[in-house]
Amino acid sequence: MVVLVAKPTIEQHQIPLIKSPKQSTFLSIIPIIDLSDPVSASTSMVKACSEYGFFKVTSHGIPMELINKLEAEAVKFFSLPQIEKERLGQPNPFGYGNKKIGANGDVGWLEYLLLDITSKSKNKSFISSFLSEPSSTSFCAALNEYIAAMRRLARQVLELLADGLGIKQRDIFSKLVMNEESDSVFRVNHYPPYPLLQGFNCSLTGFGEHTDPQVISVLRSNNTAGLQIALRDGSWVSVPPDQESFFINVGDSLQVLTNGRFRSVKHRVLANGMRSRLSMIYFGGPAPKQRLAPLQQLMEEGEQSLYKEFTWFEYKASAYKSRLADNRLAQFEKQKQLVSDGKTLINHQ
Ligand SMILES: C=C1C[C@]23C[C@@]1(O)CC[C@H]2[C@@]12CC[C@H](O)[C@@](C)(C(=O)O1)[C@H]2[C@@H]3C(=O)O
Ligand SMILES: O=C(O)CCC(=O)C(=O)O
Ligand SMILES: [Fe+2]
Repeated sequence: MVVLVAKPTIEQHQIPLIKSPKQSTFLSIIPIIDLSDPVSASTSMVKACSEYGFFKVTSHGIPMELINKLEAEAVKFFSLPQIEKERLGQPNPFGYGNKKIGANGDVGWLEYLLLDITSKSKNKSFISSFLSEPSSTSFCAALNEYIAAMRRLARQVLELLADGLGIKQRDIFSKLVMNEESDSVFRVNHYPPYPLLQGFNCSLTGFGEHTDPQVISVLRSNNTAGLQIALRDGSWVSVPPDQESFFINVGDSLQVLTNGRFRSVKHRVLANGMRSRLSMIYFGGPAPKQRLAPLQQLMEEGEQSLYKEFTWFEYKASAYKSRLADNRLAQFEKQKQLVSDGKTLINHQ
C-alpha cells in the first residue's frame, strides 16, 4: 500500500509549516567579522565563506540614522491599507508582492517590495510609477542612499575576500557588482507575526529554504529572529538577530567563481509568533553577459572546473524558472571524473 503524506500546510494559503523545536539560549556559531581590522577580517572572511557561506560584519561604518530612516519608510509603506498596496499590481517579478514568492508556486508568510536597481535598467516601471509620487519622495531618497551604502559595503567585503584568497587583483570580484551593467536587486521583506502556532513545536514558513543566485547578498533586519542557515550536515541553525550589523551570504555565482571553495549558503526564514520581522537585502549580481567560470587565479595545477560554462543571463533565466528550494546549480555542474592509476575511467560531460 502506498501512503501519501502531504506536507503540513496552513490551509488558507497553502503555506508550509516547518518543524521548529523550542531552542534554549545557545552560543551562536555565526562568524563575526570586525571590519576595523582588515587584515584579520580578510582571513576570517575566507574561512567563514568556506565553512558556512555566511557571516556577520560589525564596525561597518554605515550610520544607524541611514538604516533607521529606510526602516521607518518601509514600515510606513507596509502599514498602508492592503488595497493601496495591491493597486501597485502583481510583481513581475519586481514590485509589491504578498505571500507569493517568484512565479512558480512558492508561498510564504510575508509581503515584500522587490526592486530592480541595475543602473542601466529600462524596466523601472514600478519604481517610476510608485516612487515618483510626491508622497514617496522620502522613501525614494532613503532607498537611494541606503543602496549606495550597500554597494560600497559589498565592494569592501568582496575586496577583502580577494585579499584573503591571495589574489593580487583586489577588484576581481567587486568589479562584477560595481559595473554599471551589474544586474542587482534590492528587497524589503515584512513578515507579520503569526501567533496561532505559539506553544506548538512548528512555525509557519516566512521565506522557504533557498540559496541566493547572485554573487553576494547583504542583509540587515530589525531585532526579530527568524533567519536560519543550513550547515554542511543539513542541520538548521538560527541566526540571532542584530539590528546594528549586516549579514553576508555567499551566492551561487561566487560559489562558481571560487570553484566551490566558497559555499552558497542555504537559508530560510520562519515567521515569528510575536513580532514583525523587517529585513532589507541587497543582492549584488553580475552583468547579463558576464561569463561565470572559476577564476584562473584560484585554480591549482590539474584542478578541473566543477561547472560548465555559462553567463549570468543564462543562469538567471534558468533560476527564475525554478522553485525556491531547487538546487539551481545542479544542471551546470560537470559530472565528476573517476580516476584510477592516473587513467580517467569515466568522463560524463
Ligand atoms: C522562486 C523564485 C523566487 C526567486 C526566483 C525564483 O524562481 C528562484 C530564486 C528566488 C530568489 C531568491 C533570492 C532573492 O530573494 C530573489 C529576488 C532572487 O534573485 O532569487 C528571489 C527570486 C524572486 O523572489 O523573484
Ligand atoms: O528576509 C530575510 O531575512 C531573508 C530573505 C531572503 O533570504 C531573500 O529575500 O532572499
Ligand atoms: Fe535569500
